Formats: sequence, C-alpha cells, structure tokens
Amino acid sequence: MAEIKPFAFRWGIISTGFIAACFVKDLLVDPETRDVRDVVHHVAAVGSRTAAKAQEFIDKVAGGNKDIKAYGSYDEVFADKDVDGVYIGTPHTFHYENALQAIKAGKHVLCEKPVTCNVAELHSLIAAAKEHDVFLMEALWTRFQPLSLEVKRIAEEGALGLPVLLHADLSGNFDIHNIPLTHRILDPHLGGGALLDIGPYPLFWAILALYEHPDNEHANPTNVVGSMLKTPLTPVDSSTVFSLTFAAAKLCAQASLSCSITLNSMEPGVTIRFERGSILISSPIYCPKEFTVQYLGKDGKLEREEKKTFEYAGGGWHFQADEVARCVRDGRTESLLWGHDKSLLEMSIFDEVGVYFYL
Ligand SMILES: NC(=O)C1=CN([C@@H]2O[C@H](COP(=O)(O)OP(=O)(O)OC[C@H]3O[C@@H](n4cnc5c(N)ncnc54)[C@H](OP(=O)(O)O)[C@@H]3O)[C@@H](O)[C@H]2O)C=CC1
Ligand SMILES: O=C1OC[C@@H](O)[C@H](O)[C@H]1O
Repeated sequence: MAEIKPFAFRWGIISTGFIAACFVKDLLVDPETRDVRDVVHHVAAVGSRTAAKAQEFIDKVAGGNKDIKAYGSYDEVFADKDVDGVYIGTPHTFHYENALQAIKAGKHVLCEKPVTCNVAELHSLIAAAKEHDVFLMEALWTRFQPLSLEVKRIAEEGALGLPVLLHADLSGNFDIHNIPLTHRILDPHLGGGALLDIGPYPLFWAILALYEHPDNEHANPTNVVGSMLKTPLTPVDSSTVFSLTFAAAKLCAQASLSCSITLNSMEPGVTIRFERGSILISSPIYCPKEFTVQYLGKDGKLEREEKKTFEYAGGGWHFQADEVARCVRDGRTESLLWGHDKSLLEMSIFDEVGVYFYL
C-alpha cells in the first residue's frame, strides 16, 4: 500500500526568548517519537527585533540550519510566502498587536498564553481571524498533552461519578526581590503578575474537568470571585486566588484556584474530587508527568488507587504544534480541544478577577 505523505506545516517564529526556544526545540523533535505520522513541522523563518539575534537563535536552537531565514523584524516573517503559520512568543502585552498583524497578512496563528490581556482584545482578534479565514489558537499546550487527554477520559467515563470540587494551584518562585523591575513578571507594561502569567494553568484544569464536562452543557460559570495580593514592588499581583461555581446545567461543581510568583509549587498541584473518588495531578501542572486516581468504596474509604505516568521525547510543546497542523490541514479555523470559547472564558474570568486596572 502506498504510504500517505504527512502534512508539512511551515512555521514562522517571532521573538527569540525562553519559550520560543522551547517551542522550536520541540518542533525539531521527530514526530514519530510520539507516534505522530500524519503531520511534520518545518521552521521556515525566525524574526527578532534584530537580525543578529534571529541568526544567533537559529545557530543555538536549530544548529545553524541554513534553510531557516533570519529576519530583523516580525513584519518580514508575516510577509514571507514560505510561512504557513506564525508562533508568537513575545510578552503578553504584545500578543494582540503581533497576532493582529500576522492575521492581517493571512497567516495562521498560535499565540502564547495568555492569548491577549483582556476579553475585548480577544474578541477583536477572533473577528479578524474570521475575516481573513485563518486559524487562531492560544498556546495552552497542557490541553494537548497525553496526560490531560487521559485525565479527561477518566473524569468523564463515569466510574468516579460527577466532579464536585477542584483545587488547583500553580506557584513559581521568581525571586522577585532580586530581579529587575523591568523583568516581564514584574513590569506592568509587559503584563506582569501571577494571574496573567501562571493563572491560565489552574484555570485550564477547571475548564477541562468542569466546563468541558458533558453535564455542564458548555455553560459558563454562574459565579466568579477573585482577590489579588499586590507586590509592593510594582502594581502587579504576587498572588491571586479565584473561585468558579458551575451551576447552570446538570453539573453542580466549584473550583478553588490560586497562583503565586513568590512560592514554590505544591504537591499535588491539582486535586479533582468526584462523588466516588479523586484525581490527584502532580506538579508542575503545566506539564505533569503523573497522576493518581483514588476510587472510594460505599463507606467513603479508599478502595483502590491507580497511578499513571507519561514519558515522551521533547518538552511537551510539540503536541499543540501537531494540533495546529492538523486543524489547518483539515480547514478548521479553531481547535476543537482549545477553541475560542475557552480562551474567551479565560479572558473574561481574568477581567472579572481584575488584572486590568493596572494595565
Ligand atoms: N507555554 C509555556 O510554557 C510558557 C509560556 N510563556 C509565555 O511566553 C511569553 C514570553 O515569555 P518568555 O519567553 O519567558 O519571555 P522572554 O523575556 O524570555 O522572551 C520574550 C521575547 O519577546 C521579544 N520581545 C518583543 N518585545 C519585547 C519587549 N518590549 N521586552 C521584552 N521582550 C520583547 C524578545 O525577542 P526578540 O528580541 O527576539 O524580538 C524576547 O526575547 C509570555 O507571554 C509567557 O506567558 C513563557 C514561559 C513558558
Ligand atoms: O507558561 C508558563 O509556565 C511556566 C512558568 O514558569 C512561566 O513563567 C509561564 O509563562
């Protein structure tokens, strides 16, 4: 039988910082190592604010591959005919303008989280993507990892009953008293603070387990409450707690979520409590490698425990790249797994919790 050629997606990368390097390294991992045979990835171009930095990035991250073009501006990446889609790894406050320019140039877009800084910007991006008939997705990479797919399967198969309470925290110690106030995690002009940077992850688990649950019937939370603790250093939050209540459909459940840029992560990072058991997910919750399912007996006591672990080549960012390639191949303008509705929900919750008075 003739072999079907995998669909090749040609990426343009804008920015050359930490996450752009992680993403490009993963694009270079052979997809067959993760059993993917229908799509492959090529890096066609890298754009930076200086051409020298773009070339340095290609040398360091992509072994100096001569087929990758180095540009001294993002606009040149958007204009390149050999680029199918653009990956945006700039600080949060640039996502909107970078994504808009890419979309207007007719490019598909994968944009780092948080996709924008508020819901109004996101509505505008989605409208632009529709107008130009291009794919747009927030790089909520955790959604595409095999562990998340398995957690969702178990959460919905019925043995545990319905989810009732979910606790999730992501904390990372950024040593904020010893880094420059211009660091993106502290600078309000770059969208600093805990909620925008790491808040997407505890929220992601609530969206996966509660919002996506079939009994929730795609209903938004009926109540969102949040509270921010500001750092004395700059007007951004050093920690934020927020809670969601889902009570519009058959599902009645709540999520208690938190994030901090001054603490280390905790174990487990996520606990989902169901009527007849729990799922405990290990840290870091953006890329966990194991989780435990606890099944309770009729007396409420632990009856059985099952631990699942996941390993693969690469850092875990390539799964979202596969999703982008497949969606574009299939003519979709949004992902079924992390579609516009979920990013809109995220942004509207963040608006509600109150990041934007400092932006
Ligand atoms: N999914 C994940 O696991 C992670 C996602 N992120 C997300 O990625 C984004 C970037 O984070 P990270 O890579 O850590 O940030 P970095 O500071 O390491 O990199 C940001 C890059 O953006 C470009 N840039 C453009 N304008 C500016 C500006 N005014 N100030 C600083 N940089 C600028 C620069 O590239 P150049 O000079 O080449 O133009 C810079 O290298 C954030 O939105 C964050 O939420 C971050 C970490 C992990
Ligand atoms: O997405 C992220 O995950 C890991 C964090 O350390 C980082 O700041 C954040 O942007």
